[in-house]
Amino acid sequence: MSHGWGYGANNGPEKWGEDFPVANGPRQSPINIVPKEAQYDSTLKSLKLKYDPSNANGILNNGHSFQVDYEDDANSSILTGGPISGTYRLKQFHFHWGACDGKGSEHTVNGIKFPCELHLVHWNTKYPSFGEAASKPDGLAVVGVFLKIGDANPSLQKVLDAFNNIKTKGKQTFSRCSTFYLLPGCLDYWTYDGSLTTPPLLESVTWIVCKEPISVSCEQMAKFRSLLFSAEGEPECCMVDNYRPPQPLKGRPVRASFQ
Ligand SMILES: NS(=O)(=O)c1c(F)c(F)c(S(=O)(=O)CCO)c(N[C@H](c2ccccc2)[C@@H](O)c2ccccc2)c1F
Ligand SMILES: [Zn+2]
Repeated sequence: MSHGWGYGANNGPEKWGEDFPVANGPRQSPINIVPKEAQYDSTLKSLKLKYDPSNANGILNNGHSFQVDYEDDANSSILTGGPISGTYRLKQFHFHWGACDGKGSEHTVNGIKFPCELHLVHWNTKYPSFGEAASKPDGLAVVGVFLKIGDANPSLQKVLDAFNNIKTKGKQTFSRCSTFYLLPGCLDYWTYDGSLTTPPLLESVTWIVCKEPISVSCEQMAKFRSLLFSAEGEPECCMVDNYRPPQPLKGRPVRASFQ
């Protein structure tokens, strides 16, 4: 797959194993979450998320999704508590979404797909850098939040307002969006050991998937779908369906922080 991975018919998730054999590994993500089969674990702590909008670096269309990068040279935006020990720093957040409201999320719940899923990527500060942490089994922690069609989400709108400047691959713009308000009110979660859901598919992620979705309006979802996978001057290719389907659980436990 010399032309780089993507989400198309000839470079999509079914082909990633050719360049990234770990795609068929023992702890791949995403997964289908079956709440009835999750084990309530009373020793799981509540999630502690501290996000400082001042260290948001801007929004980038990276040709797969759009990501908001954070300054991670200090403990200003961090994740503690939950299933992890120590302090994990927010590195970036991004989304996955579908061509229509019936699909788009990576994790599913009882086989149900949400129209969109937010991922907040954090790295374990016991390692010297993100790059170091990304290859360790306890190196990364990604908080996943489902988006459900409902009222327009004002916090999300701040990010979407920047989209006209990042329509094509490689475009970047500045935006101070506060991540904190993108979180649901209730931080009950499921957690399991998994991987990145895009190449390099590293099996270094403690997944923390929030049970409660946040809202997104149909008009806001249309804005997500106005982005392009393609660069300026290339034939236009809408950025939609940038999600990997659920992968085999292979015996992994899925724990719940709630009963
Ligand atoms: N669902 S997921 O959380 O697994 C995921 C994605 F699905 C995803 F699309 C991205 S992405 O950066 O938007 C494009 C692919 O790199 C990243 N980005 C990663 C990343 C890059 C820079 C800084 C933080 C996170 C990913 O590109 C990565 C992680 C580890 C090592 C190399 C690359 C990611 F982590
Ligand atoms: Zn993701």
